[in-house]
Amino acid sequence: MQHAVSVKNVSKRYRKNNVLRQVDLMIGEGSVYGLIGPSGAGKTTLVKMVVGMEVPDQGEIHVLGQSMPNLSLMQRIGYMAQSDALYFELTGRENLQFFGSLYQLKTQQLKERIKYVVDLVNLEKDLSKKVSTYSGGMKRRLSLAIAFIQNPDVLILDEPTVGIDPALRLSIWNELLRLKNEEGKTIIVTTHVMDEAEKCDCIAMIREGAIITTGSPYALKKNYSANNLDDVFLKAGRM
Ligand SMILES: Nc1ncnc2c1ncn2[C@@H]1O[C@H](COP(=O)(O)OP(=O)(O)OP(=O)(O)O)[C@@H](O)[C@H]1O
Repeated sequence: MQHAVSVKNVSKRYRKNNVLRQVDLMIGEGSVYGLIGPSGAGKTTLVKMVVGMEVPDQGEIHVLGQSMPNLSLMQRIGYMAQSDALYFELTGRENLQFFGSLYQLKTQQLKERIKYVVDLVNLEKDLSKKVSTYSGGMKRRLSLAIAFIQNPDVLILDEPTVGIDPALRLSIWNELLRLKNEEGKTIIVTTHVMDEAEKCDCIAMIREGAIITTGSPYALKKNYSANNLDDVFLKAGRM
């Protein structure tokens, strides 16, 4: 399997705070990779570096064979941040048109992509409303739609389903798995939700900026003689 993302010996400090310590990750093309860890563990900092929004103090990151940060990869990486970066005075549709226009999509293509992403996050009936009138969950759904707009090869989603109801959460996960299986997309997801972590091909558990263990959910539970991933986290953290 080719590696879509490689993180080698990456460290990051903010003042005296060692936020990431010698992180190594290899993420296979066409896989769903979960980053799991408590609040403040360093997950967002790590994904921002993979996207190219932050630069490591030490180490190297490659995405699709190219060193990051790299502007020319923008088209191929979709990113959903934890905090919504939306234009509140524009409607949902205008936001999608604006972000879509940043990529080299032809008019018809953009129209088709908007239809697809709106369907994915179930926002059709609210598209003409200003984002300032959206609920928190609706903003999350619009942010998720924007991450998909240019049909990227690598999707990086920072807690994508927070504030989204269980039925839609399930259908989003089904679509993520379809994108992986049928279109070979690589998907990196940060989550606190262990049943979402179970859907990943591989997960890395992060605590205080360090990876404490990695593997498939099945292998991790087996190796740590654990009933669930919470239990794996506790056991791996003790070693
Ligand atoms: N720009 C910054 N300046 C200073 N400290 C920062 C900055 N960004 C993050 N940090 C610190 O880095 C640490 C890791 O934060 P990060 O957001 O990466 O964690 P996280 O695992 O994503 O947490 P959560 O699950 O709550 O989002 C925290 O202690 C945070 O306060």
